[in-house]
Amino acid sequence: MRHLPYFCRGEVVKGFGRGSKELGIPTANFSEQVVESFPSDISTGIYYGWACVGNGDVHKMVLSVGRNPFYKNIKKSVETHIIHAFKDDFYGEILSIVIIGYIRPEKNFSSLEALILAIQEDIEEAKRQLDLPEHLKLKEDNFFHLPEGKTCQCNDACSHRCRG
Ligand SMILES: Cc1cc2nc3c(=O)[nH]c(=O)nc-3n(C[C@H](O)[C@H](O)[C@H](O)COP(=O)(O)O)c2cc1C
Ligand SMILES: Nc1ncnc2c1ncn2[C@@H]1O[C@H](COP(=O)(O)OP(=O)(O)O)[C@@H](O)[C@H]1O
Ligand SMILES: [Mg+2]
Repeated sequence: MRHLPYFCRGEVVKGFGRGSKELGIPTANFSEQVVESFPSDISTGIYYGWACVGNGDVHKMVLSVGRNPFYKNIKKSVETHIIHAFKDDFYGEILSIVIIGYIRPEKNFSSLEALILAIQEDIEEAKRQLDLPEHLKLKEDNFFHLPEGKTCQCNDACSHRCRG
């Protein structure tokens, strides 16, 4: 697997609308462009890291990469659940994330309740991991602090790989 951390940003688009309605756990889905440019050596599965909407605050997050075997999606998705209560939706905004660590592979479940429980456990694991000093320091990374109007401050040798 690619050496983590992996920095990534892109537009938030509509998914199937199941996250909030069926699971009570909204996920901000990345555009197809971001999903297609995602490195193949970041395997499908569940990850934790930090996330920021636009120029907002940086919050803990959990990330799902894959085809959601419980729902048998045809297309791969990359979805971020930000561990924070937002007042409004933020479709169309730029989401910036850093993926830090792997939690588990994607699984099928015998019930919706079992899937929800597994995601809640992922959230607890992410919260614990992200409190560790070596993970906390990535919250302060320059990647999350962009000058007004800019979407990336990196140069061509971008260590964040913003240019793919
Ligand atoms: C932390 C986390 C773990 C997840 N684990 C699984 C999983 O093991 N199996 C699965 O089918 N879907 C998993 N999902 C994906 C959900 O099924 C998906 O987010 C949900 O269907 C919402 O999709 P939508 O954005 O298209 O509405 C996970 C999502 C998150 C945020
Ligand atoms: N804490 C949060 N984490 C992720 N998305 C959130 C959060 N709070 C609100 N949202 C909004 O909810 C949307 C995701 O809800 P979801 O039901 O998964 O819909 P979709 O299937 O369109 O992705 C996000 O695109 C975002 O606008
Ligand atoms: Mg979603």
